[in-house]
Formats: sequence, C-alpha cells, structure tokens
Amino acid sequence: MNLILFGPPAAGKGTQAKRLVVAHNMVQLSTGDMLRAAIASGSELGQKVKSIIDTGGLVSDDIVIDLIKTNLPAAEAAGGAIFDGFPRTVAQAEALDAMLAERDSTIDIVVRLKVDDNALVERIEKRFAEQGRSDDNPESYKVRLAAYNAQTAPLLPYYATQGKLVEVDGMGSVEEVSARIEAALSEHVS
Ligand SMILES: Nc1ncnc2c1ncn2[C@@H]1O[C@H](COP(=O)(O)OP(=O)(O)O)[C@@H](O)[C@H]1O
Repeated sequence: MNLILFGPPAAGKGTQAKRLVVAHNMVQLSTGDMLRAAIASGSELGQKVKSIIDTGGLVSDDIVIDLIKTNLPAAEAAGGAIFDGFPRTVAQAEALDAMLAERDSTIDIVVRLKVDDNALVERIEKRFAEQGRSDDNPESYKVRLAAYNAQTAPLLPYYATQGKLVEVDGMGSVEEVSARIEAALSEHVS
C-alpha cells in the first residue's frame, strides 16, 4: 500500500504518519524531515534550502522529487510508503505518478486531514513554543499556509478525479484521528 497524507502545515501529518508506520510496517517519506536532516548535517543541499525553509517558501520541485526517487525503492520493499508533505505541487504529483508507474506501482489512497484554521494556528503556536522549529514563527507560517492554498490545495481535484481522495476529520485527539484514518483505510483499501 502507498498512501499520501494530505493537509495544510500543522494538520498532524507527521504525527499520524508515525502511527501508521508502527501499525502497518510502512515507511514514512517526509520531505520536510529529509530537508531538515540535510540542514542539520550542513550538506550542500542543506545550505541551499535553509533560507527557503526558514522563510516558509517551497523548495524546488527537482530537489524534493530527487529525494523521493532515492528513498522510494526501500519504502516499497518494506511494505509501502507514507508520503508526508509530498507532493506539494501538481508537478510533484505528476512526477510521483510517473515514478510509481515505472515500478508498476501506484498511490492507493490519499487521506486528507481536515482541520479548522483556528486549530491550525493554535497547533503551530504550541509547536513553536515546545520545539522552536525555525519555520514555525508566525511570519513564516503565514507564508507556508499561503503556499499550501495556492500550490498544494489544487492537488485535491487532481486526486479526487483519480477516485483516490478520502476526507478525514483531523480535529480532536491524536488517537481519535488515528482511529478515523484506520477506519478509512479498512473501508477504501483492499
Ligand atoms: N514537497 C515539498 N516541496 C517543496 N518544499 C517542501 C516540500 N516538503 C517540504 N518542503 C519544505 O520544507 C518545509 C517544511 O515542510 P514540512 O516539515 O512538511 O512542514 P509541515 O508539515 O509543517 O508543512 C516547507 O515549508 C518547505 O519549505
């Protein structure tokens, strides 16, 4: 099974991805985590993307597509990929479809986590206070939300047309959301 966790920044994708990893023996492919690891390592890639990420912009499609291409085979070999924070643009979604097709594989389900705007702001403020992630400050978050609305939300009709989009209420506790995702998977993925 290959699954996309879809939703605005701070919707809970990373948290739910980690629970799915445990429950289904899948591998989380988070481009955000990969990029942060590159920054932490001080690599050339990390130096290139740091200021873009800190200010809330999107890294170029080529960079994130490459990261996914490198990590996809191991994820599929292990039982499937959970895409978290990727794809974020239509170009990324098309590249993902092409690279899966080349492997005779496909996306099985796109789970959209729906969270109220007010709750998103509360979550991001809490995470900033607790973790101090450099792109969780209010200015960068505004840019990230704008990027989501302008470039990522158009993927909803892209996956709806393919019949793969399932909406899940992302409000409430981690456990409640997790239970809803599991119910959606049982219903929609054979
Ligand atoms: N698929 C992607 N395309 C472009 N930029 C990305 C992508 N994934 C991550 N990034 C960069 O990394 C930042 C953090 O991403 P992520 O950890 O997924 O944050 P969140 O889930 O809170 O939105 C993004 O704001 C963006 O700068």
